[in-house]
Amino acid sequence: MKNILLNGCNGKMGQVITSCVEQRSDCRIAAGFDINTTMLADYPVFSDPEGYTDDADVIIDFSHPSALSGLLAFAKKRGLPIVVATTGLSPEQVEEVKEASKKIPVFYSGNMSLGINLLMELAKKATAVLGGSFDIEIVEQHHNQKIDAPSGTALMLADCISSALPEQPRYVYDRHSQRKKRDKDEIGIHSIRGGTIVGEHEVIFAGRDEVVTLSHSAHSKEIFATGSVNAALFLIGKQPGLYNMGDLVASKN
Ligand SMILES: NC(=O)C1=CN([C@@H]2O[C@H](COP(=O)(O)OP(=O)(O)OC[C@H]3O[C@@H](n4cnc5c(N)ncnc54)[C@H](OP(=O)(O)O)[C@@H]3O)[C@@H](O)[C@H]2O)C=CC1
Ligand SMILES: O=C(O)C1=N[C@H](C(=O)O)C[C@H](O)C1
Repeated sequence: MKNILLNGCNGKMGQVITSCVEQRSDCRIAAGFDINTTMLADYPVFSDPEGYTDDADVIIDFSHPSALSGLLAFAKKRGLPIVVATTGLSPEQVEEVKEASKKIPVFYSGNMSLGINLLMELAKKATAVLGGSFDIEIVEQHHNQKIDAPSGTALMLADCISSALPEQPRYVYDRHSQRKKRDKDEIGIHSIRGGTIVGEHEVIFAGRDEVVTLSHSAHSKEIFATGSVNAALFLIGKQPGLYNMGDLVASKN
């Protein structure tokens, strides 16, 4: 039975992870932390993660970028592996994540679903074939409570497409104030926010007289919860390093 510390436990994802873990026998939420509260299953109440003294095995974080530095410092101090699923990190914060992974195992992914991992592979393949002549645009849709735009997944997709292009493209976000034609070296990235949309991602390859669209639809938040718990269990006992969904999928084959 593995003990998970959950940061962001009162949030939408925190609650879905808690229900998901309740149905498993291989792990439990030993303690949940949020900006204002500490929730503990069988443990005595502490006022903050620094006060936590028991034998945690791994941390899962679905919270807010403002939590990152403190959380990484805590994980490093305790030598605990950590799954960072929070999106909207600044480039400097992404560097912090990479730095931390030199000391502890860190699983970092803007999308914990299996399907998006496949979509990234397919987008890379399509880019290798079409990238030279087709225009590439990414469209993402999420619920009206999401605070970051574009989504972490859209940025991951853009980075993965870039890695398959001969020249580094320029990311262009929406185009509301643009007064010129599209440049060849652009990847357009567009965000839609509304209602309870869980997460939709489309990669559009538009060529002369033909369009190829690759897409993924998330129908529930459970796919991210399950992915993050599997990632957490995968991370326990690993060497320090930066891990992602590709590593998790490869470990099952
Ligand atoms: N990688 C992936 O697969 C996925 C990533 N995400 C990402 O996870 C994050 C959380 O999403 P979601 O659950 O929908 O968001 P919510 O806003 O519902 O939940 C965030 C939670 O984090 C808490 N929080 C805010 N600041 C801190 C802090 N400094 N320390 C600890 N807790 C804090 C909030 O508390 P309070 O309410 O009191 O402010 C809230 O309970 C987002 O960045 C989202 O994009 C979401 C889904 C999938
Ligand atoms: O905030 C969300 O809800 C989600 N965020 C992640 C992102 O930014 O890509 C993943 C998922 O699409 C849901």
